[in-house]
Amino acid sequence: MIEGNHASGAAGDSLWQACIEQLAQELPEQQFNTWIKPLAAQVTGDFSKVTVYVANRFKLDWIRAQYSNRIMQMLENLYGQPIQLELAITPRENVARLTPLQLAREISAQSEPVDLGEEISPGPPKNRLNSALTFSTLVEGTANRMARAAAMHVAGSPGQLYNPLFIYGGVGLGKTHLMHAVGNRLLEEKPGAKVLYIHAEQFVSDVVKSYQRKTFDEFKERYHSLDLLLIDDVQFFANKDRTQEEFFNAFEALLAKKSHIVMTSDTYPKGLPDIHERLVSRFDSGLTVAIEPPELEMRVAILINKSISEGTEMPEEVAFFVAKNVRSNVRELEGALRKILAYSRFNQKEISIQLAREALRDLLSIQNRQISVENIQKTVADYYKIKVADMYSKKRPASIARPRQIAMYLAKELTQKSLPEIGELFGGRDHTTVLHAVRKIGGERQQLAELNQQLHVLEQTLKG
Ligand SMILES: Nc1ncnc2c1ncn2[C@@H]1O[C@H](COP(=O)(O)OP(=O)(O)OP(=O)(O)O)[C@@H](O)[C@H]1O
Repeated sequence: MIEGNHASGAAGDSLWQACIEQLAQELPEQQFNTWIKPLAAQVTGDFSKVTVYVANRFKLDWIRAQYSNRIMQMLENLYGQPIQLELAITPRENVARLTPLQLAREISAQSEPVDLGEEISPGPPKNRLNSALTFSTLVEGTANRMARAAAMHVAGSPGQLYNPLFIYGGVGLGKTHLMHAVGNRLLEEKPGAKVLYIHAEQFVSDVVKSYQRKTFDEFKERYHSLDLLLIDDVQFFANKDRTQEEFFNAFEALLAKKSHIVMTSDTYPKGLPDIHERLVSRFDSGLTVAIEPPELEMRVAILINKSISEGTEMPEEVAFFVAKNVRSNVRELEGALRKILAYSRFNQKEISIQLAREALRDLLSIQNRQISVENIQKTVADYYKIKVADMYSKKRPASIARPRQIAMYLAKELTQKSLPEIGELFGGRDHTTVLHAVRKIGGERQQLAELNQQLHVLEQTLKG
């Protein structure tokens, strides 16, 4: 069967994934999620032809008109040879049935289409766990230490402390991974436990279907009998009243019987818009922990671990180069790694910094265009080992004032911001302060080789 975002064979898979990752960088998120993410592909053994499967005729026409040239260009760039691209309709179409008003309302509030084709079968549900997402494949760092420790505790002693466990953080930081790890660990220790991982959107879809088919008893039986419910991205419950009510009921039933609930979201409970107060206070009643973006060393460790698990060792200097340039989240880091591996395989070249630079050129050039003052402040603060907060503070010791002036100079040099705008971003300073810094550092740069060298390193780091 063809599945979303997968291609046949490991090498075909890498090629297609690399292409998808590249599109994810290029396109606005909404566009990518709507049109590209659901695509599946099959690549012939000799890579001469890629068949992309699309759900229906309408989508097929749209993909052909809007994206097929770009997809083909990317595949050819990645593979280094001409590729024939074919678009086809997915053989077994998952088409939603006609929907009553209630269904339409719930769905119209969705930011992405609900997959109505998939369904939890009545009786004991499939647990939907991905067995590859375990604690042992999750790299630990300061960014996720607390969330990981809490999750391990829950997996070891469910129904006791930290119930519910609410994990929040930005996209691609490992929240879903951590939830699967809890489920997998619990099942290792108690194979008979009833565990379910579900994305909040699928829960919405289940509520809607139960409503439509009048099968609420089965719905309750399914959810209320679990030992561990892992529910991802609960921010999707926003504005869905009926779903929130059903989730509230499930929540109360599960807690009453000491079953455990683990939830994730993109923000902390009180920051969730359009979720009923009583639910928000339930979310916050156990333990709420954040996952932060991974720090440099953690990013390096993730790259090295993942490359080993892909059967190729990435030299440490290359991992540092990539980790320095791909900072936002682990998903992007994985995307960068896939591109490098695919590029090295297709071109039959060893992995080196030069190769990584070539493989990631699109991504790096996007970043070049987007150097922000915040990024400059963070990079300069890291480099001179001061706190980022010192960039905005009123402190005057030279050990702080000088890096701050350097950051102002780089902000003027590398961004389009005006002097007053830069002053504002440095704790509301006057534009004359910024001008003074720009002139001073610019002048000294001509005289002092050491400063010039430091600025050069900073510029290279910022530009990738
Ligand atoms: N610390 C880590 N060690 C190893 N892999 C990680 C780590 N954190 C995240 N990943 C990997 O990064 C990818 C994205 O992680 P995941 O899907 O769990 O993110 P998420 O926080 O749930 O994002 P979203 O909110 O977009 O769903 C996954 O492939 C996951 O395995």
